[in-house]
Amino acid sequence: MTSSDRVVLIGVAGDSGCGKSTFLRRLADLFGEEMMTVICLDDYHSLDRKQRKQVGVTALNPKANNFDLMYEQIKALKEGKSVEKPIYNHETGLLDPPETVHPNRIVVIEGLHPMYDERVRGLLDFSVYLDLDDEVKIAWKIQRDMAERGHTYEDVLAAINSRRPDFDAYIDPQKQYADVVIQILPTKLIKDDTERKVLRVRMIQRDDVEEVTPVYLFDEGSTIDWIPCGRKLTCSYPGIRLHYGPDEYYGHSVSVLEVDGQFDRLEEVIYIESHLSNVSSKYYGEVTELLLKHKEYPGSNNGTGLFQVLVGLEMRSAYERLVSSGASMAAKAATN
Ligand SMILES: Nc1ncnc2c1ncn2[C@@H]1O[C@H](COP(=O)(O)OP(=O)(O)OP(=O)(O)O)[C@@H](O)[C@H]1O
Ligand SMILES: O=C(CO)[C@H](O)[C@H](O)COP(=O)(O)O
Repeated sequence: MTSSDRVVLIGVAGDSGCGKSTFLRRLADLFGEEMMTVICLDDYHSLDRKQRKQVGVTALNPKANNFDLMYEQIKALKEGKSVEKPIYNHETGLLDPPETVHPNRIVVIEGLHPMYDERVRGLLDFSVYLDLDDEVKIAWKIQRDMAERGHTYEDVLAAINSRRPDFDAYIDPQKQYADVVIQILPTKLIKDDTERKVLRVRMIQRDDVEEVTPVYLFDEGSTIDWIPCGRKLTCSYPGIRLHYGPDEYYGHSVSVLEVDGQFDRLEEVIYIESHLSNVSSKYYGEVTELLLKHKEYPGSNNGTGLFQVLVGLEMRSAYERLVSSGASMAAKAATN
């Protein structure tokens, strides 16, 4: 990249275990690994694990994080300068020696606090908040931490409960600033579902920001309920239900698209795609193709995968717009 290239800054926020890594893998597919540098904001923990225990704060608490350094370094990267970024080591719970990070065309800051600090928030070109309902969070965390990390059910529950006050105070409020929120909830299609395998996922899209052109179903601004199951979409129990409509979210006008249920055959998502408008794809079928490319990613067969792809495409189009407006401004300046 040259010094005149525009660095586009993307924020991906959410609690640990809410699907940020999966979303980032989808973004890397769209932008290409070499175009994108991901910064995990855990690296700005100012207190290590032992110090947090001594002081009695969680990693979610602003007191355990260095927002001045975060702002300075993210600003520098956006200005095209390299930085010496600290590293938080999750294995040891200590801070490792810093590493040099060079600017890139797209810099993604992901973690607990991309939108917490007003100064950092002001640098973002596009932001998404992954909002995982508590019951689903517990189900996912239990599945991962018990299977992969040798934790017990009680460990997982205790960890979630000990984080809750700081989560509510410092992490959750950031969703009011996001351009798009992906909300992941228990299904309404099964009465008293305890498995949490079937999900109701909502994509809450700001109507009042330039970066977002909200995706809609059938008719922009109307309220629509759609059960697409039948001849063109195979649905086994409990089926699929889509909803679209205008709403208010933290005082902003938003457009909400919702998918409850899961797809039996991913290739049939093309039927849903053909009824969506304002999708920032380059060609008809790109959404379904992107889902099919990574069937193995968690959530590919439900609204989480579909909305991650739609938000990724929106980010790609925002990136292209920002870069081309930067290039035309530079060309104008050169001719003046
Ligand atoms: N859409 C999904 N559907 C079902 N399970 C999911 C989905 N997304 C993520 N998971 C589960 O949650 C776990 C955590 O996902 P992921 O690693 O993407 O989250 P994360 O926010 O990056 O977590 P961390 O910050 O702890 O690394 C996955 O291992 C998977 O078990
Ligand atoms: O919420 C988290 C972000 O991923 C971690 O819990 C936080 O970074 C602290 O890490 P560790 O538990 O490894 O000390």
